Amino acid sequence: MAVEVKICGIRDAEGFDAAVAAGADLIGFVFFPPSPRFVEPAQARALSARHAGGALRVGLFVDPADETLAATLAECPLDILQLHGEETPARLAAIRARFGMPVMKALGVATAADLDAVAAFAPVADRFLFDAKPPPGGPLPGGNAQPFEWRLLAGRAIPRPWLLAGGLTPDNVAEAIRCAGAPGVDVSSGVERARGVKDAALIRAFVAAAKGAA
Ligand SMILES: O=C(O)c1ccccc1NCC(=O)[C@H](O)[C@H](O)COP(=O)(O)O
Repeated sequence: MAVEVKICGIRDAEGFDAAVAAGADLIGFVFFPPSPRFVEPAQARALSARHAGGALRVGLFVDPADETLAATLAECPLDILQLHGEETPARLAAIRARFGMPVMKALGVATAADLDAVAAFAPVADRFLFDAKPPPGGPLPGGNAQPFEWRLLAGRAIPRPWLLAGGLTPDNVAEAIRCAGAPGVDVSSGVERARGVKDAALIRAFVAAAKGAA
């Protein structure tokens, strides 16, 4: 089966059009104000309207309040909520119940023990995203261009669809997919020419390398 590809942190038409044209399956909009990739919900809605149905729209949040989710969804229809903070399984269950939407839980991975969390989240998460743990004291919980040991995921039975993330680039994504046995990948920094600025050529190269990985 073809590898799923998510391009995260899209903020402008160049990045959005390039991702959809290249065949990205999911587009991530970062609704976390401290991020250089933050996008206003109205802008995300305008971008999505360029290619209706072209890719699944993922809204990325970090420990969001219900009011934030409700206000964002009122402004910008989304297909999946990505939760990239310290949300607990109970919080995921509450968000799913209130908003009736699929939820993707991001888990930081440094050692095999970090994957133990999958069991607790599996009943309430529709998808997982495995990312490197953020640098201590760093400003962002994700999007830090940090890889982790891909082989920690090799041979693991993950009971939900999942994406591998963290420091992926057009040059390393095929190897990462093979090492981890990943059914999908997610990238932000590796397709940027400057922090927060997506590059169409890098997006095309990344999607081609990921989709071509055997
Ligand atoms: O990208 C951000 O700015 C961000 C901010 C806060 C929480 C999560 C964030 N990104 C999450 C993603 O899904 C990234 O695509 C993922 O961490 C991989 O990023 P990168 O290592 O830069 O490719």
